[in-house]
Amino acid sequence: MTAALHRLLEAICRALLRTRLVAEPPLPARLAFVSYVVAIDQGTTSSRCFVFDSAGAIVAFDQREHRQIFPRPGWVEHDANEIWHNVRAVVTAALDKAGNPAVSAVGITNQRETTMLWDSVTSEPIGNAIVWQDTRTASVLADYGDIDTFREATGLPLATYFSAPKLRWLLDHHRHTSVMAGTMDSWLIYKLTGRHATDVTNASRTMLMNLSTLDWDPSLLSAFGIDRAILPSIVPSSGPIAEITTGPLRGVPIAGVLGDQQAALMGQACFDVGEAKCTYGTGAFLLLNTGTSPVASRRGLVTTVGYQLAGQPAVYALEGSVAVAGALVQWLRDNLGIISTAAQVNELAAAVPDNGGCTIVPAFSGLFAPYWRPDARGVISGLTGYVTKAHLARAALEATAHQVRDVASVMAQESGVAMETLNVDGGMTASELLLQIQADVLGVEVVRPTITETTVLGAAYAAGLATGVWPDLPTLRAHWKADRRWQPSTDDTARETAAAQWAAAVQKTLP
Ligand SMILES: Nc1ncnc2c1ncn2[C@@H]1O[C@H](COP(=O)(O)OP(=O)(O)O)[C@@H](O)[C@H]1O
Ligand SMILES: O=P(O)(O)OC[C@H](O)CO
Repeated sequence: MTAALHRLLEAICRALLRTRLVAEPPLPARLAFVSYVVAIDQGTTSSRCFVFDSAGAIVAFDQREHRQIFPRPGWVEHDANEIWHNVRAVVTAALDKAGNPAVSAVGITNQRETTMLWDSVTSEPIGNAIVWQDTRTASVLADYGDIDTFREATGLPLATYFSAPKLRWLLDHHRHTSVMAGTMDSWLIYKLTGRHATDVTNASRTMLMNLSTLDWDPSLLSAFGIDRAILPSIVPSSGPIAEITTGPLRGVPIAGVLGDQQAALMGQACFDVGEAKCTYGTGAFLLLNTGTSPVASRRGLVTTVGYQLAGQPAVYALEGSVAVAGALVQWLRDNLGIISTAAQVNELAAAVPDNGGCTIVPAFSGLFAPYWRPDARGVISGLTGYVTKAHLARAALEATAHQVRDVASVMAQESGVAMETLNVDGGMTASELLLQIQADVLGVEVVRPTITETTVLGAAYAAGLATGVWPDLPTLRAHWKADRRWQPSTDDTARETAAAQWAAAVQKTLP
């Protein structure tokens, strides 16, 4: 069936439904003749829209960066209206590039924890969104308890990273009636459909949801002084959520929503217990599927919801969260000006055989897992007159690899599973030099799949599973194909020397 015929059939069906000439059939039947899925990825640095076909292949995409707003040291904000306009623009552009096919379902994935308020009457943001990297709440954390106060209920250490302290800060600084609160998924769902909803993976990052009940927890709401009425309802990651009421996707259901790191877990087809992936974007995030029971961490990892298919139990994950990965490459570009594009970091780093004795620990947001030290500040150590910008570029790539090693070794200890292969994805995996360094630092094989856009792929999978585009998880697993593998090229002695140099530099970040 041609795309034009798809569009015609869909238009007729929608017209009939709108005029109530036919009763509304269940979702899969209504959409059975359509086979394209749109996924929107609202990331930390940019918003993207991808159109996928039913083989899970990319048909078209579009992307727009938004401003990173740094009003003070440690503060990071986004303009939610700028993001909304970008999302509308990339959706229109991606659909145009794809030839405006009939779309069966929409999936949304997003930067997690970033928290905002908006006015329920005007639908306008109230102030800027506070981004996950923002550390402005560091000085008030102790008012709520110690690092483990909410760990049993939420799986999370008390840290500036998660939404609850950010939400409290917003409510204290923007006195307003008719407030709605949410993360980026909720904002987009609300703007696209008028429904106030979030999925269970995003809710699991707020520090307000109980990991066992999968609902807002009265004792957590009371601890942070949050009124449940301003929060969205929590829905499964894959299942019908609401129909879009505006723009070129009008009439299409949003049927998949996940936080971006959980979406990547799905996009990498990590559906079985013990399967893991690491996504390298602004930050880096290693997630291990632990099955239908949450596994508590005693050494600084985060317990989180991996995904939930409608009508099924939630699948949990252990996560090692690294705040700064590609963000350090952006810092070399935007703040130091030693490169003019992110990709240039690789040419520069490849010009030298090693880091010349210099180490960068980019504790821009303090240190996340496994340290959880909001008071840590970044260091460049080992500087001598010998060090050039090429050594700095190499040290920047090594910083990501060492931070991932730190969380991977804790994960191996806690899960009892020795890592044999690391599945990687995300924008920064365009750097093949990084992936070789990662294999060397970890001493294990690194594997990159053919589709590195696993975040949007996972959101598309969630939406397509809910609408009958794909019947089950094994069908999705069959789409996964390896693109390239990197083997360790250094010996244990070199690895241990590099790890010791890194550990010494990490100590210097702590006051
Ligand atoms: N060729 C490259 N080499 C190294 N880093 C890169 C390269 N291309 C992009 N990056 C980094 O990857 C990040 C973008 O990845 P992406 O997955 O789009 O991030 P996000 O989802 O966090 O917005 C940026 O921080 C950028 O600096
Ligand atoms: O936007 P990304 O890909 O850097 O992901 C950010 C994470 O969701 C933060 O938890």
